[in-house]
Amino acid sequence: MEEFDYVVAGGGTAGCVVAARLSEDPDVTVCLLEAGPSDVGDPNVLVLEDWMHLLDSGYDWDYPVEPQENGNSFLRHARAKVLGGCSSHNSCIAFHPPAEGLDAWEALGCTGWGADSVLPLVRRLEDNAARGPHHGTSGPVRLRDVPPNDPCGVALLQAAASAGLPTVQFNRGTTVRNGAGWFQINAGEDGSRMSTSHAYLHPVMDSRPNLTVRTGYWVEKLVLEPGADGSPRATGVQFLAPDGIHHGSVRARREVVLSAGSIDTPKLLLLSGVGPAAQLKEFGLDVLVDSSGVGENLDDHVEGLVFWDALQPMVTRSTQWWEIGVFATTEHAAPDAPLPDLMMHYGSVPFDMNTVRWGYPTTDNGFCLTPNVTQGRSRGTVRLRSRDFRDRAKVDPRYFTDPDGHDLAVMTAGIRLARRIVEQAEMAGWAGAELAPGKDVVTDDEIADYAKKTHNTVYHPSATAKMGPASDPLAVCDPELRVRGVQGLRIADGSVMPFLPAVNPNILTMAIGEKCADLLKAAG
Ligand SMILES: Cc1cc2nc3c(=O)[nH]c(=O)nc-3n(C[C@H](O)[C@H](O)[C@H](O)COP(=O)(O)OP(=O)(O)OC[C@H]3O[C@@H](n4cnc5c(N)ncnc54)[C@H](O)[C@@H]3O)c2cc1C
Repeated sequence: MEEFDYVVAGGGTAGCVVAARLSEDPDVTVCLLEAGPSDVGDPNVLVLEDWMHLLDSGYDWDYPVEPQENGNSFLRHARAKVLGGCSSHNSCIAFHPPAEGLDAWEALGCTGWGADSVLPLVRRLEDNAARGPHHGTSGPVRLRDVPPNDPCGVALLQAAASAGLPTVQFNRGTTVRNGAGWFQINAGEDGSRMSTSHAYLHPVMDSRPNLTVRTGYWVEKLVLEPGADGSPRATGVQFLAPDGIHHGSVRARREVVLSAGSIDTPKLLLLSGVGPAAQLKEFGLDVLVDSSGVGENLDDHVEGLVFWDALQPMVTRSTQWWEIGVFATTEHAAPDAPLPDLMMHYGSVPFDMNTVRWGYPTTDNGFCLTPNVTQGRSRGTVRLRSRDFRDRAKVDPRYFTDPDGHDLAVMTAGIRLARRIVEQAEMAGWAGAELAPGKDVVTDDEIADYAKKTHNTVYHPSATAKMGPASDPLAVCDPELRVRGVQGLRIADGSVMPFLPAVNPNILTMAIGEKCADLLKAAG
């Protein structure tokens, strides 16, 4: 059987970072296994402007959600199936994680994950066109400000300012609680996405004999064997080969890193016998580690929509069509809350995939604001559908189920705020009819009903194998990303977050990859 020092299962956002960083040492061998295809030279993936074509395409695992008690049961979670993972099919909105959120992680017992530890990793990974003490300029991932080329977007920012949300620049060292601005994106000046595969792996894949990147390899389970003290040790992974017929394994001399993302990482743990004992037994799986947090605590940014017909022609080219962000702190947040509780994206495109089925009108020439709840309190689950690795996991985000109704209240405030911005005089030349929810939806109850049936996700599922202190029974990993109860196994992806940052999490997920590589190098 082939043997490497490290085996990385899942060549996604964090997995590519881990593999690239570990293989910087020519004496260390690394094998990265990714179920999807390579993105090398593939314009479908690399041309950022076309990213929306990737939703529901062959590059997407495309997970349905379980029927939602209070939410949109038609929603589907896009998850990339391609080298680079979701960094290869997302919209490349690039946020430094807010310092206050990282410090809250540390306060929960995630030692080494405070702002002082993580923000230097962000500076290490970026080559930011903005200059200043908060920016790195020699990392692999290019970040730059979106140019203000969309006249409707320019008007929208003026309108937001009139509505009390001043124009700001993001990633400048302070957390924006109330303000709006053009995003930073992780993309080259030529419009190519700076996914982790493109930024970290492509430059070294052909020149490092110690780095083996295998695409089309679908990991079925971890290989866990009794270690020296009898407790399980991860010694490799078992996979289905690209021919879809043959099965094989690779061995890890030192450690296995699980980087399959927040849906497939808990699924692979469960299939390998690590998870809540009752669930494993239900599927006839041996219980190697009774770990009650595997697949629990699913956190996401739930997203609503206000959609207008445009009175003038909208732009026909864009960096990625969602170029502006608005942050606000609503009446539902504590007066001294360090983080905004509401964020919205401005899209210069029609976005009707959750409204048409309910009969709302649509247009080819429109724009939208999509409020999301940045610190949602509802928590969902990822569970096995069967013991067959080919069956999709059951993803149940349980949107809008928090007992105090916080998430729905913030969403309702967000829809009202979106309307208030677009009512300002600066948008008079752009805003035609409100297509969804429309002028007849007025009361809190009417807005909430609309939001529950038509909401989307910002596609940020996270925290399903969270790290935390030993005192937390749901903490699957310790703060060094080691899976409790299993030797030689770490997790590096969005599943380890204790909760989501109040911003889009892709850059933070890259930093998780950087941190995992540091921890592995230090462990030797
Ligand atoms: C449509 C979309 C738009 C988004 N836009 C943004 C944005 O603009 N900005 C932002 O900050 N965030 C954005 N996000 C979120 C962000 O991209 C993700 O949170 C982040 O990339 C997740 O990284 P990860 O390493 O946890 O998992 P992933 O990047 O999903 O990596 C997991 C990898 O593991 C592979 N894999 C899974 N199972 C197996 C298996 N059994 N065997 C082998 N390989 C396997 C997958 O194919 C994938 O490549 C977006 C997400 C989506 C889906």
